[in-house]
Amino acid sequence: MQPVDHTYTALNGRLLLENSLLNKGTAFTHEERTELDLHGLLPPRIETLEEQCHRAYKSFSIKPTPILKHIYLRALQDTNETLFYALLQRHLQEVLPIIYTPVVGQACQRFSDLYRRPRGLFIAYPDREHMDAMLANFRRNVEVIVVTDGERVLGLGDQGIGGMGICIGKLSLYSAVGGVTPNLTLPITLDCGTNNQELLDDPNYLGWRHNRIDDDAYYEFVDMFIQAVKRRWPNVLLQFEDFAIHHATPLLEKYRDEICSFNDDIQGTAAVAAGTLLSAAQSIGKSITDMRVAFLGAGSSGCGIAEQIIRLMVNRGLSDEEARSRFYMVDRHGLLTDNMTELHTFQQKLVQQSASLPDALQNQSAFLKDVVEHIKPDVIIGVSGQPGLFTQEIVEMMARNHERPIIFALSNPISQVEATPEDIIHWTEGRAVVATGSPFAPVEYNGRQYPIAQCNNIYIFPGLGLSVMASGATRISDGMLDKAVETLAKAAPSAMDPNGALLPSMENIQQVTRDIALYVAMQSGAEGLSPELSEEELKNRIQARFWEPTYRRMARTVV
Ligand SMILES: NC(=O)c1ccc[n+]([C@@H]2O[C@H](COP(=O)([O-])OP(=O)(O)OC[C@H]3O[C@@H](n4cnc5c(N)ncnc54)[C@H](O)[C@@H]3O)[C@@H](O)[C@H]2O)c1
Ligand SMILES: O=C(O)C[C@H](O)C(=O)O
Ligand SMILES: [Mn+2]
Repeated sequence: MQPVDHTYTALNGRLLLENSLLNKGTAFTHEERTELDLHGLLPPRIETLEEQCHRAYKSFSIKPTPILKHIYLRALQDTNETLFYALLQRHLQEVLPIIYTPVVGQACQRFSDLYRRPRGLFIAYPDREHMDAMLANFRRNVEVIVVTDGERVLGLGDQGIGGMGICIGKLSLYSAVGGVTPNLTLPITLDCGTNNQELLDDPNYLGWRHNRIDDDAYYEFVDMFIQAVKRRWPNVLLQFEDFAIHHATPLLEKYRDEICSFNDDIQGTAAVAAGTLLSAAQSIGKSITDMRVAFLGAGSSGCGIAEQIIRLMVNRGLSDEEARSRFYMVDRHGLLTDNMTELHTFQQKLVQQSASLPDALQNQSAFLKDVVEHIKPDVIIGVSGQPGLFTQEIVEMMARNHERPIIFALSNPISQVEATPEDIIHWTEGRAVVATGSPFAPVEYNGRQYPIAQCNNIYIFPGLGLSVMASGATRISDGMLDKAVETLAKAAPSAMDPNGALLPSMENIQQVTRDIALYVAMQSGAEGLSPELSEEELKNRIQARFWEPTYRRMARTVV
């Protein structure tokens, strides 16, 4: 009988050291080195994981710039995943902005220059006839896929195959925060070409050098991909990431009832933003059903967030119509009204009836400043991807209208934020309730420190993943997302203390993720989307499924 707490491998020698999922580097013991033909291939000193972490942390710390730190961590991930995740766990707060937002943005922009080793799958349009074979080239078991076509990467526009950086970053968090075993994750880039001329002109660009394909070809290509995924991994959880406005919602609607899938920018963002708003409402002592909400940017995220908050308002007693009347969506051409003809279908549900608007907002395009002046929204949410649009004038007006204005500047990365927290706090004399999408240091104002909540979908997607792993859910329903919202708001320090933070600290994010996984799984059970299991049973499953970066004794497979 083989001991069950061992990892068995048919690999030995150099091939074993080159497998990042199995490699332990200097932590291979003397016995393992003998059994697996490793003697001489490693320095003689045998280290513990803890010692390796210390050494790796030191190398990380002396890298002079964030992008060099990112490159170091990605190389570590490609060499020894256990060590990479052990390091992340020990220094999460410090390392998160390096492997994820904001630094991952630069990594996407420079993807081809930085490319070293293969990871995930690149599925290029010209290879579409070989879809099944390409998927078969990857590992047999996959439980979570993050897929992008790279057309709208953060607020940085079309990055072609550079979008792969985001998929890798998100999946690292599925493992570090959501306990999803790294060898069950798969980042995928659908290379549909790029319209980014700089990339097309760049001799180093590693993607398909071609303009983006037209919509007929595009939808056919994506469908070939989805059908192939269903054939190979019918129970996988598929996350759509950073698709552009014209494709994100149509793809979500087409596939959410066909495969267990969700769109992170629409639904993940909606859940975290709605949870943060509930938390802000707790802080200022006002019900969300009494609030008016204005958006800057009526795209995938903006409309997704609005629909989620509307559902919350309806769950709390407003009619759908009443709830919708409280939303003011301002896009590039102004406030969305029923007079506008060229709107996306998902925007049409969020228009204001122009006849019921104040005179000042009629017969002209109204912009955010006009909406803030004449509607006096309690909340402004920026998801435009454009920097600086929450001007001093607008923010000061918010502060005149409300004792505690709620201002969420959610565009990523830092270069695209609508206003910095520093400015918002100063312009509102410290009264604004602030959240941003990217991480910002606490702001000091009048001798007080103001911590800034990072309202980022990282609070949601790892929990959805863990939930599906533990429950076996077959779909991600609105009800499941509502549970994620409520669970997040309950976990916020502001639920206990009005002066508490709007979101749990990143140090507690693993626990929040487990809670979200639990309540989402109970909801999927109640909706018949997974077996109905007791709370106890689900907790046990979450515990059992939660992958921890530790080394197990490695031995050779006995054939
Ligand atoms: N914090 C988070 O977790 C999170 C999640 C998702 C997206 N985001 C950020 O939100 C931004 C938008 O993402 P998206 O998926 O909604 O993109 P999108 O392209 O679907 O939507 C952006 C919208 O902003 C509009 N816009 C552009 N310039 C404008 C202007 N000057 N005034 C008003 N509207 C303008 C566009 O017309 C578009 O409708 C990105 O920067 C992204 O990084 C943050
Ligand atoms: O990637 C992030 O940090 C959040 C979000 O998915 C985005 O597109 O900005
Ligand atoms: Mn995204």
